[in-house]
Amino acid sequence: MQNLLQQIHSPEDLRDLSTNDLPELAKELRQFIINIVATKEGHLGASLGVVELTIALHYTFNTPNDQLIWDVGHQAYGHKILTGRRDQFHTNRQLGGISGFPKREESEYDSFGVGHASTSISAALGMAIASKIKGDTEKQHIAVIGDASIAGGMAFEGLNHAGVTDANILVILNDNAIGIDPSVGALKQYLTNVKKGTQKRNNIIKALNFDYSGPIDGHDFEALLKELKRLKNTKGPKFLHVITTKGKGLKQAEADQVKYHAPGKFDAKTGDLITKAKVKQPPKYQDVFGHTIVELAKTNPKIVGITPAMPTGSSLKFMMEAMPDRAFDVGIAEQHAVTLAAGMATQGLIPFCNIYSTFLQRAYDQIIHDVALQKLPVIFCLDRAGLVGADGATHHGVFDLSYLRCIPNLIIFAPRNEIELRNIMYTVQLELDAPIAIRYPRGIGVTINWKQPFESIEIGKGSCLKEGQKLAVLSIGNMAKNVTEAIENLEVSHYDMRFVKPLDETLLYHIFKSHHTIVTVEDNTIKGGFGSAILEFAAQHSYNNTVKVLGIPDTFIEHGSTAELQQAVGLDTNSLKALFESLL
Ligand SMILES: Cc1ncc(C[n+]2csc(CCOP(=O)(O)OP(=O)(O)O)c2C)c(N)n1
Ligand SMILES: CC(=O)[C@@H](O)[C@H](O)COP(=O)(O)O
Ligand SMILES: [Mg+2]
Repeated sequence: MQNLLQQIHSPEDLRDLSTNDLPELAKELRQFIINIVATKEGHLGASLGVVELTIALHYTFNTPNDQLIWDVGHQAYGHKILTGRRDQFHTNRQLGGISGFPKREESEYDSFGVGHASTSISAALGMAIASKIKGDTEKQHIAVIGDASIAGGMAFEGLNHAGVTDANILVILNDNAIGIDPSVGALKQYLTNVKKGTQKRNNIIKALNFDYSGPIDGHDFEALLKELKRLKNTKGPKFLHVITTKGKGLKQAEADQVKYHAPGKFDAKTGDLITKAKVKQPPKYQDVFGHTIVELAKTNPKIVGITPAMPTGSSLKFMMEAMPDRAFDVGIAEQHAVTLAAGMATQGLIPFCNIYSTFLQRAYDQIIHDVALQKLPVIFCLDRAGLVGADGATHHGVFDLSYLRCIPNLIIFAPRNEIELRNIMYTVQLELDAPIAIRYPRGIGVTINWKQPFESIEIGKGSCLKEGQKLAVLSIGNMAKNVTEAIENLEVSHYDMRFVKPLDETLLYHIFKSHHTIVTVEDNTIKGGFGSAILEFAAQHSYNNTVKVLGIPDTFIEHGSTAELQQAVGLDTNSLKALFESLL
């Protein structure tokens, strides 16, 4: 029976509880999270790990006046439930429901919108400096950041700045020794030594002028409340090191922390994963990348693989297992990943730098200044391009074609299926004199028998999938699937342009001469993307065919299943079919 949790409508109710009630509340909150995530899916382990910390923070601090910022925000389910969203929590990450991440417009308790890592310290410091300027000396600003996220460059930049201010900022390091995959790097080793007590004297956080305390047990209310109370009454930059267990309270989630980061559906009672019936399905694009790079690297010793903290998500883990000396997880460090690849390329290595489309946004200048300007043949594999579904606005990879297309020297390719992904990977490791971005979507593709013998792809060459009349549909990447289905019974031409840059101009001359109307289809923002490239081509060559550009509208797309979101923006098969019919 859930009793205490039902009484909490806001942190004010929580603050009315006696400290003796808090362990029972933690138990109920944990079970509530488990029950809902078991059926609705989402991030599990991180929120389970900070249940006590979440309660202790809202209990001690005067939220929402005191500003609480969760780094990444995938651990904030408890925070959402305690701050008035308990009854909406079953809609978490669903279309029209609450977001899986803190979001300012959703609640006054969500002080800062998040989803990408390593932002919390800078944001909290900004708020703390603002409070100071406004003369509010009592207000507290708290950043809760994980051990993997604190290794991100911006977190260091924030610490470096905070240490020379007298701003009221409290950084809480939630150290569970794991990100999505095990944390990496020298900082991780340092934190392990701190926990073992072998690094007492050379504390790097103290050296940066923080009031450092810890490490303390993040599941022990007594220790948490005592220390948070002290810190609440301490001015200036403070740093509390808290040790927690990711997945705490669910046996399987503690035992397999990687799988239970976001486990999909599971049995809330036993914790066992609910596995789908084994029907043969096409592979996930990420696995095609992961297996193909291993296959290629076996014969090409120059190939190296790089991932910033996503070995499982990108499937680079296969290469890390098979060739640990040639595959690198560099932690949450997208900027470093890109320039590391650039450095390797200068020395004749062939770096495959695999980054989710949305996270590559973090390394924009590195792509321009360190890679493209020097025309270094780095192979960017952009996973999770297009609409990604339930992670929503922070994670959709819908800007890459636009932000990459304007960069000189960069080739941009989008495979329409797994075989094309394999073949382009094969092609570019044979010979490449410029950087290339290969963007592909989240999830499964379309080809069951994907492991076909390699074939080279001619750079800049599109292909005709169907010849029709009057109307030509030009798709890029996996949008070919919906288009193919939509035109099944229509006399419409379909071209898979494959390359957004360079465009296949020979093919375009033919298309513009032989069709009256051209429709472009992409799962990228309409502004500046593939369709814009076709419009530029038309203008440059004074074609006055009707050109209609379909893609993501100029607004942030929220969460929902990918199918629902495609429908919402008119990119699903039925919407496309209706549109094509109206143009015939
Ligand atoms: C810039 C960026 N890169 C990568 C990710 C993907 N990502 C989400 S959570 C996570 C691991 C976070 O680990 P940690 O900070 O230790 O928090 P924990 O999950 O352990 O609570 C990663 C790599 C991201 N959200 N943002
Ligand atoms: C919070 C975060 O950024 C990741 O956990 C992300 O949700 C992973 O996305 P995939 O599920 O597509 O790997
Ligand atoms: Mg962690």
